[in-house]
Amino acid sequence: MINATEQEEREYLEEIKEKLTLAVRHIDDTVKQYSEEMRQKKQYIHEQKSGMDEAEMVAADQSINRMAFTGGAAVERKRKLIKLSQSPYFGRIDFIGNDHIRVPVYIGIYSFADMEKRVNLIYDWRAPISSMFYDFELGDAFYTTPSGTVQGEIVLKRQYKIRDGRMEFMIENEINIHDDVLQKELARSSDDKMKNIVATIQRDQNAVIRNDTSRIMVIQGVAGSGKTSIALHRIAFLLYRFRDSIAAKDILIISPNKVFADYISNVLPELGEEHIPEMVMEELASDLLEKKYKFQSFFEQVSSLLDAHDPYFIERIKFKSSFEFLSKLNQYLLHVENNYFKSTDLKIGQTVVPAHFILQKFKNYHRMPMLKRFDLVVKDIQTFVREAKGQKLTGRDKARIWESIPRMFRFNNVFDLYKDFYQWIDRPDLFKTDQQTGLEYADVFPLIYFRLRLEGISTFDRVKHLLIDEMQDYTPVQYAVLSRLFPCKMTILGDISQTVNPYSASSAETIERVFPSADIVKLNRSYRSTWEITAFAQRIVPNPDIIPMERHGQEPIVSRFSSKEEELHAIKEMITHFRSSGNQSLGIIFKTQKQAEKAYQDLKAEGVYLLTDESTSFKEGVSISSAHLAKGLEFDEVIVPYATEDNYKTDVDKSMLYIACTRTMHQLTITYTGEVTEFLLQ
Ligand SMILES: Nc1ncnc2c1ncn2[C@@H]1O[C@H](COP(=O)(O)OP(=O)(O)OP(=O)(O)O)[C@@H](O)[C@H]1O
Repeated sequence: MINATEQEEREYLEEIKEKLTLAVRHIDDTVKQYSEEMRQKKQYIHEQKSGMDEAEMVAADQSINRMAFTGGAAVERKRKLIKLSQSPYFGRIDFIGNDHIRVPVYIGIYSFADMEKRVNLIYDWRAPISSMFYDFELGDAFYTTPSGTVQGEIVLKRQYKIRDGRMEFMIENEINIHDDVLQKELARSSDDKMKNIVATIQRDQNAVIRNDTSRIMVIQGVAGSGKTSIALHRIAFLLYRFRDSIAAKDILIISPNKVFADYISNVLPELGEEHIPEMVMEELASDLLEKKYKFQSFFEQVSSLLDAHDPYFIERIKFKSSFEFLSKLNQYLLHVENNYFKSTDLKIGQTVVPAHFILQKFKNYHRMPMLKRFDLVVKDIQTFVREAKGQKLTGRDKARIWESIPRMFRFNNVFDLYKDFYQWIDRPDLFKTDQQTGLEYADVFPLIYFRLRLEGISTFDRVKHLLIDEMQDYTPVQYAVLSRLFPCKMTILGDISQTVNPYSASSAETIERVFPSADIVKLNRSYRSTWEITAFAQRIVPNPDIIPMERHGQEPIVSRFSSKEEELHAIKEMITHFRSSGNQSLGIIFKTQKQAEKAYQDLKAEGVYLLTDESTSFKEGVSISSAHLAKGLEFDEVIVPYATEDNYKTDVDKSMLYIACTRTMHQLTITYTGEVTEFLLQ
């Protein structure tokens, strides 16, 4: 079977579809048979119940469970086969290996085999042999399997676009992953959910996806470089590669907000994997503080920064985002260890427990969190007293010891110690709480860090891989907490240019200081936006490393209006125009949430949605959002209103403008009334 011509390929596609249909039918028959057997078994049990002993009941239950499980797996397999019938494969390489036999390798989202002939008809894109599709052109090639490297030659390479079972096109590939196909993919309009990119994964991206050795992988990639897509494909790859030891439920994604989580939620199921548990950072924080403290969210922190330029607030955030702060916290904990447990002689009846004995016991448990040592010290003292007296302790003696030991420690809760830390560094002004909002966001993770060190928090051992997106938004203390809580492999990704809070941003290098063994990968090719849009965004935050896609489109438009009313009116017209344009999504992105909310009232119309920090889903159509919430999302078109010098003037404002402009794939319009921001004048 060589399938040389396009005609032969089309016939072959029909053949494969037929085989898939038969396989689906076969599964249907099996499932039917299982359910019939299960029905009979259940009936039998029902009838015989009274005569069965416990062991027989358990065995019968187990056999039903097994049948249900196998039945469930069959249904899942059927779902995959039906999906495969829509688009069985997207690539092919013909490979001649050591045995000199030419093997056509068709590559698709899942594998499919002819069970009778025992041949693989479609290879999963994650199979070792499939890696050559991404890594090599025609000529010498190799792939690595767990048992070694296979050398050979690729003599043919093709790409297909098969949709709804029909071949839309086929391309003979001389060069690596033909740019035409990538261009076509990138030129299409966006969806409400992120899509898989298996057919056009690029070589450098493939290296990141298939890396199965890094314990900590940090991906620093420019806007639109595919970081999030790649991280999700990497998860799918790891689930395949380590299918015996990792399941979807063993992975945790920490995402910046629910809308983002919803936006990316489709990629893994599309790749045939189950839904992966995800969590927003604030949810994790709230759990770790056992819901005892009210605190400001990261979103609220950023909103406050945008609303008012309070230099003291900024100073607090900056300090708490520094490495110096983390090392000061550690120094303080050492100081507490050495100075805050003041033992005194303890008299129990006639027995005196010497102060130095108590202190020694406290120090002996240095591996335990300090506030957890008292119970152990108490037990040691009880033994000491019992042995000294030569008789059992009375209830009163016991109670006295239980009371006395914790009192020898200066504080008995983490919060008081955290407050005391600021006294110790002689900067009590750096700790502020608000009656209404509670703790400042910048204090949340330091407090959790104290809990971890002083009380101990059990680690998330069930998580085998942690994925952290938007890494630039987390501070060294946050990473110190995460590294202690998650002793597992991690993929950490983000872009320092897209920070929503420049006072607390972490670069790949910052993260490397917390995880010295991390492997850092940089992705500089930007896929999302047209060349014109990427060039425009570069004027706001220049990055000489960025490589824009050679995909051209309309120049971004910057429009000046004489009043806000006129500006809003023009935006309304743009919405009308969008509706007849064939594009799927339009983002109207404001600097602040307040501006977004106000404009939503003014622009309100059918199919116009407002994203808030409570939103849980991302929909097609017109979305009004703040830049902070739009981070990570993408739209066919973006409008950035109010781009005036007053509105965009600080460093935070600049980050917001950059984020807003880099959300669009095809078209960007900036509007303003009065003077344009200087960030657009460079
Ligand atoms: N190899 C590829 N083939 C097709 N599309 C790609 C490829 N790589 C990236 N893309 C597309 O580029 C866009 C940006 O990808 P993604 O959102 O993963 O990037 P990102 O680096 O996380 O972006 P940002 O940091 O700006 O939010 C998506 O539409 C994605 O499908």
